[in-house]
Amino acid sequence: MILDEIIEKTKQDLEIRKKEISLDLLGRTLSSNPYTPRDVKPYLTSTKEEPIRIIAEVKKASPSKGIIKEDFDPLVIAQAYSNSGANAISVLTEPHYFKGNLEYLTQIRRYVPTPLLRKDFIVDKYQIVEALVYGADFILLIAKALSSKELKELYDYAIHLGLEVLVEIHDKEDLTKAIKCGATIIGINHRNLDTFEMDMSLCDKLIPLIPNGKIIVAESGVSDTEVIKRLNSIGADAFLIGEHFMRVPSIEEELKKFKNALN
Ligand SMILES: O=C(O)c1ccccc1NCC(=O)[C@H](O)[C@H](O)COP(=O)(O)O
Repeated sequence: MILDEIIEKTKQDLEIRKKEISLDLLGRTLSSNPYTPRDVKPYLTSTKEEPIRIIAEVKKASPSKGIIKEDFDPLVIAQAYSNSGANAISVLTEPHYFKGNLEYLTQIRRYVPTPLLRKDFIVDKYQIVEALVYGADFILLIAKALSSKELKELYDYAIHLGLEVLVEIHDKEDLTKAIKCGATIIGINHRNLDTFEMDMSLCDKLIPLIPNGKIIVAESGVSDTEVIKRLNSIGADAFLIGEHFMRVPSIEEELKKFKNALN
């Protein structure tokens, strides 16, 4: 089970980082933290004027595909996203399976004005403080990776620190957990995190069950305007897209095309 494997490795890494800097010490650095998290909800909410919202992902590798982008420069990619109208940027920080790095967040935050998501396998408050220290505006919590109690605790902690949370779901059970914890931004991930199989009809099944007023993000496997149009018409506000942008000849052209899918 790849999800269990990633979580296990994440926990091992965390023990090492906590020995270097304790949660208390890390928390104390927050008083001099230069980054104030921005409210991402207006960026991700579909409106009449700007119906399609894009969270564009900085993604070098993945467990399902291995290395996706050889000539990978996170800052250059983030600048291209920002210049072409991305509403938020997802920065993968998991180092082993996605070849991500927490430092990418700071690097990008310094030069790029677009709000940033720390995309990782968050199982501990320590990672939430890290997200803040390194410059994220919101974090991902994966319902499938957490018990209801853990999800609620981590969700409340992030909100308490001023970070928004994208709660990722894969089925009805996850949705129940997301609603219970009070999630306002719900991501439906088409990719099964264990088998890597894509179910592009997952939004059709889950969106009707989501209470009104939530921001809905369609995640993974999105690579054409027809899918974007269809999912937007059934209620998706935003689209989290990684691999496709990493493989196209021009990020700028492709992102603008997606943003204008309804024109
Ligand atoms: O991308 C993977 O292979 C993967 C495998 C196991 C757990 C998570 C995985 N991806 C994380 C993501 O959710 C995606 O990076 C994100 O939704 C963008 O997806 P895509 O546009 O398909 O790159």
